[in-house]
Amino acid sequence: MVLDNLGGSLRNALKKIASANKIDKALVDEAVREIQRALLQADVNVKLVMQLSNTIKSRALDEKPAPGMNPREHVINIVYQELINLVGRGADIPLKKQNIMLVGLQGSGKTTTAAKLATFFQRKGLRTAVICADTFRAGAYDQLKALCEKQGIFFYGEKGNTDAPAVARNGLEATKKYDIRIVDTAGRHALEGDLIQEMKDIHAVVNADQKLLVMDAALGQQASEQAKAFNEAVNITGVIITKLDGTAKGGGALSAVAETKTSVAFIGVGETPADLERFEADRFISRMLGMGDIKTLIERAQEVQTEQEVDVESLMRGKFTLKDMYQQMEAMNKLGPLKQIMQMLPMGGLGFELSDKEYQMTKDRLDKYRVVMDSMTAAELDDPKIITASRIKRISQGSGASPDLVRELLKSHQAMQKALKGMRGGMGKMNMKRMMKRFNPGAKT
Ligand SMILES: Nc1nc2c(ncn2[C@@H]2O[C@H](COP(=O)(O)OP(=O)(O)OP(=O)(O)O)[C@@H](O)[C@H]2O)c(=O)[nH]1
Repeated sequence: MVLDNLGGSLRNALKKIASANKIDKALVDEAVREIQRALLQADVNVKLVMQLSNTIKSRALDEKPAPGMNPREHVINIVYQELINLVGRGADIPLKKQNIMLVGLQGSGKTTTAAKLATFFQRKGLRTAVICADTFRAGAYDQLKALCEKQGIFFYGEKGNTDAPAVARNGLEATKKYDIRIVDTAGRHALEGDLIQEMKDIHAVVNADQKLLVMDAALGQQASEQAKAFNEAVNITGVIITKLDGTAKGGGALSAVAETKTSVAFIGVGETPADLERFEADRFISRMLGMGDIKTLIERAQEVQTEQEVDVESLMRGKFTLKDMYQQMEAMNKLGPLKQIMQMLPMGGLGFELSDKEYQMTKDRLDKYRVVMDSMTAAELDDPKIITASRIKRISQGSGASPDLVRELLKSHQAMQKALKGMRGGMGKMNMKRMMKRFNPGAKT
């Protein structure tokens, strides 16, 4: 996963908020300190970390939670939003005819990225060509040519010609009929005057719509210096951060993006041509925090309609009838596989375990249960404990279901009742009503 270490530390800070008894200044301060430590360790620039901390603190204490959100969710949401602000919105690279110039230091992953980017556009149905204007590194021509040929992408280069702007000019002439023309340029081991001059010269020829800086995620504070220098030379329009699949910290490159007021366009997440992703801040942060796709959860939860009203009060008093169970199962069935739902909850679920059976609330299983329940009396539905062996036999004969299926239904009920009891006891100060509402937004509370 992207930025594993940073994600893990931030997750710990969020867990503290999620399980706190009370949200007050002391708790917010402590959580913010943990967030600061995590970000600094991942090489995020100190100034940005301080800005982010102050914003989280003041928003968490001053702003009122949105309707339906408890104070914990409110603070978690603020942290989530501010992390998105920190990494910024992704650069908007339209899918249209344009010239793209890649710049960056040697080893940043530029050549590989040129092929990845070309693959990306080609897969979107745009005719794509790559021009090798890296006349500095001896192997660049062969490397890029091989990568492009493997992907069926048109390649232009002039082996032996060291005049990079001239190669770029000839390349553009030869690739006129292509929609996307990607010009790969040479890097150097360090920022040098001649590299910057060469970028300016190539830029003057290419007049690229997109000037994308390729940066290694492992870069620390030097990232800012690099971004500034390239920005001054060619006015970069976006950044591609490579090698985010490794154990890299990533914070240096992300800070450089914020400081130069550009945005991340793509991220490299592996070595193959397909390992390039468009950067979307909210997806990136929720993935890093392991929050799953919260948006999807909320949308799907909203789809569960109000017709199945559950008497949450009685559930909380300890009564959990077979009808209640059926309604909960129906709600889960509409939401989708319960396991997936649990993973989408910000705190990684509610902290109780059910067997795989209870998780698999398939339509088929629900239908079978319905038939069994139709053969039960009102008293049995209300209090399944009274269902003895002889009643099981009667229900089985009445419904045409096997006695085993009747027993399975009763066992599921017991397991869920136990889980509910565990929730009531184990959730401590967590708001049970809200949690139930999460499972079934139509529930009466
Ligand atoms: N794991 C991983 N490796 C990558 C990624 N992008 C590039 N690499 C690897 O990084 C190394 C350097 O990449 P190159 O593309 O050769 O470097 P370069 O920046 O083009 O070097 P110059 O052409 O000299 O500027 C290669 O081994 C690539 O396979 C990535 O997103 N993830």
